[in-house]
Amino acid sequence: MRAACARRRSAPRGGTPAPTACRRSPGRSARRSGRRAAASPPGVRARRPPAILPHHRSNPAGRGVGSPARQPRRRNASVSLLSVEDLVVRYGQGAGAVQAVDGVTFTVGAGEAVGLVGESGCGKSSLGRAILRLQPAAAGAVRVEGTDILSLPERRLVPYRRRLQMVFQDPFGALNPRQTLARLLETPLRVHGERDPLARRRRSLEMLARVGLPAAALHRYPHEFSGGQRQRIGIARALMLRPDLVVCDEPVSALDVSIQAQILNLLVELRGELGLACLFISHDLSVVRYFADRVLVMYLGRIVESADHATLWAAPRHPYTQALLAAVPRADPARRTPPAALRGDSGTARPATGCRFRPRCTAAGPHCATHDPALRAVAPGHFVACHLA
Ligand SMILES: Nc1ncnc2c1ncn2[C@@H]1O[C@H](COP(=O)(O)OP(=O)(O)OP(=O)(O)O)[C@@H](O)[C@H]1O
Repeated sequence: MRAACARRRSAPRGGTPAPTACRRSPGRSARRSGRRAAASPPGVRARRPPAILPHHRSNPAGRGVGSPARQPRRRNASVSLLSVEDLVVRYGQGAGAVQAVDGVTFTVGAGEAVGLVGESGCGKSSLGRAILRLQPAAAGAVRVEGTDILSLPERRLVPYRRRLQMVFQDPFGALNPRQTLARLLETPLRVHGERDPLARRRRSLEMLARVGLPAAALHRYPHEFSGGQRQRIGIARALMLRPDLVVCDEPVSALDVSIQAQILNLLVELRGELGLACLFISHDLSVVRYFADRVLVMYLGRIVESADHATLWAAPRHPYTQALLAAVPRADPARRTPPAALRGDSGTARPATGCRFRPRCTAAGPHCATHDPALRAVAPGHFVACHLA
């Protein structure tokens, strides 16, 4: 690590801080080569190309939210689907306040899968929830095709609620145990204006089939299903309204490895079929690597590195990302030593000045103690918040 950081010190520093434009970048060949090298979770199939037009957008004749033939949305190609700007989420007040998200900025394009990684407590869930207005933001903006949904009154928020959905880590906690699947799946359709019960039923059967559950499941309750099946129900529910973007908050963390692979494969397939954009939150780099086109690395409430997934794995520039990658276990029979552990933990050491990763960084210098590094471009599409990068 020390040697790697010393090499970084001699790297050119230039570049302007450009925290917003974290778009998919280098060439396809780079992505392909990274993909070949990727260590997918066991049982996970190879990535498929995403961005296939969803059927409802190709048929302009239909009416109603639940109809498979809903009116297509007009998109402004120059505006990102989702644009998060200087978002701040704070818990509590005064000296005891926790700034869980501390001025985060990024974009997600239509149909793009963005991974958000970081260790426990760095603010991933708070960020995901604030984007969906499930958690109030203290400052910043969340724009959906240019409209700041944080400033909208509840009434005007309704169409955006339909377009942004969430898949939770604990599907059981997110499903009302007193409701049958029919009710769980069809209520959002009714709330969002689908008056025809037959259309609602058609859609729920269609979604059940799509996530691999039988039609008879409609009349059963969440507790009658296994963990993996419940996550399928959570996914079906999130997709009932045909959203444009789904925030998946650790959707496979609570599942055992073989079920993880099934759910990941399902998410990849659905994303490809429906052209969904995804913000995929996870602390597991191998999962994010498999799923995401672009990866944001979060540390103590800030994005500290952002790049397309091949670049991030091949040439991570932030010492935190390097440490995270070094800590990923690899199935290598020749390797006898355990993966390198990152020293300390994020909760114990948040310095008042300078770089927030400094107490855990083996290469931190005097400048790191006094100056908080901004996210800046180190290569096209690659942004790093480190003085040494
Ligand atoms: N409701 C709350 N009240 C007070 N503090 C909170 C609350 N929710 C989260 N926090 C704090 O905010 C910080 C970020 O929490 P958050 O759950 O967003 O992190 P995370 O990266 O998603 O963690 P994990 O991966 O463990 O879910 C943590 O320090 C946490 O203790």
